[in-house]
Amino acid sequence: MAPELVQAALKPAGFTKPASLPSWAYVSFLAGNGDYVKGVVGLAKGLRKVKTAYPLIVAVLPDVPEEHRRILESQGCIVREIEPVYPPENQTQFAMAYYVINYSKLRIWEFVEYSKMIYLDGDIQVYDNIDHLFDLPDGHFYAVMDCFCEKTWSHTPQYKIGYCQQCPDKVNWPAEMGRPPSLYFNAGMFVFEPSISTYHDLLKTLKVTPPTPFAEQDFLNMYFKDIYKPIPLAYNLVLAMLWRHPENVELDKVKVVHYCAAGSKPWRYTGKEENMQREDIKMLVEKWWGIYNDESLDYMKLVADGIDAEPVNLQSFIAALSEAGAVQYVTAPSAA
Ligand SMILES: O=c1ccn([C@@H]2O[C@H](COP(=O)(O)OP(=O)(O)O)[C@@H](O)[C@H]2O)c(=O)[nH]1
Ligand SMILES: OC[C@H]1O[C@H](O[C@@H]2[C@@H](O)[C@H](O)[C@@H](O)[C@H](O)[C@@H]2O)[C@H](O)[C@@H](O)[C@H]1O
Ligand SMILES: [Mn+2]
Repeated sequence: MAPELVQAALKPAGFTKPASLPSWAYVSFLAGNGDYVKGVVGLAKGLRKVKTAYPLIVAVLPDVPEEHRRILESQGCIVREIEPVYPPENQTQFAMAYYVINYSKLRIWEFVEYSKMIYLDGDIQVYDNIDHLFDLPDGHFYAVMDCFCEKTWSHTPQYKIGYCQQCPDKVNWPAEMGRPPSLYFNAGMFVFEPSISTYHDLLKTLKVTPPTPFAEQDFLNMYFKDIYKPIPLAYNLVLAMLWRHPENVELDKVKVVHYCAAGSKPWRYTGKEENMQREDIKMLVEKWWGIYNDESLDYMKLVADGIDAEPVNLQSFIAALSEAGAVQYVTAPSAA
């Protein structure tokens, strides 16, 4: 790549923005060497399309291959390796066997160089700018309420009596069953404040907490119960809401879509599973692919064209440049 392009590359948004930008960032999580990396690439491009002012950090487990890390860096992500977190030995049947690895999400509380972060699963896409969520008052845990109506909840008392927090008046919670469940959030998207003391307390508490079917989602709901504040469904549309509670969904107002329903991961979509032939599902999967395949949103292309792209970690960007066969960048001695 011509030197002037490298110079252009050195001035991506992350380096031209005023130092006054608060230390906020988006963070996602990637495990394994499978196809979830496509989800995180899609997320990075979606955040760029909505012109977020903040970087996307990706917490990767050691089993994420170098090639996938380079792909993420070439999309402007800041890749940070984390160690896995496992729950105490248990006989629990997780709702999905792979959920056991999701406890590793807890490592993001250690990212204290950021005062506030928005966590997004790799199977989430952001279709409207949500940077304003960083302005929510400190001291709370913000997330969207989940739904208890899918079979994945068949182990719970609320499922057995047909109770869901999305329609609390439909089936009254019987007095003999004690108090109804506390408000419960989906852990695919949340606004939180990294903190070393919280991080250590989370890990300490986990050691003495018997695992449950929804793994770290159950654990986070228990841990943050007293400071949890629901935010509107527009910020994390759990797809099952479309057929379980359509009366609660205004699709044209949805800003964030969470492709968590069985068969809805866009990069694996076959349309064969239940509900996957719905017109709204097909539209949302197509919308996801439109961003994933949009080359104008590719970070390296934007930089090569000298276009102001989202903030980036210089070192990882230079690594990506050299990977791409660009000129060998020699670190200039610091001016200081
Ligand atoms: O093989 C996997 C499984 C999960 N994940 C990460 O863990 C998150 C939670 O898993 P998933 O979204 O599949 O759970 P769901 O929201 O569908 O219950 C994913 O979004 C990814 O960020 C991953 O990277 N690789
Ligand atoms: O490890 C537990 C996971 O639990 C949650 O997914 C579930 C939950 O949303 C259920 O309500 C749905 O029925 C189900 O389809 C969906 O997979 C989070 O999205 C994910 O990030 C992760 O925490
Ligand atoms: Mn998910």
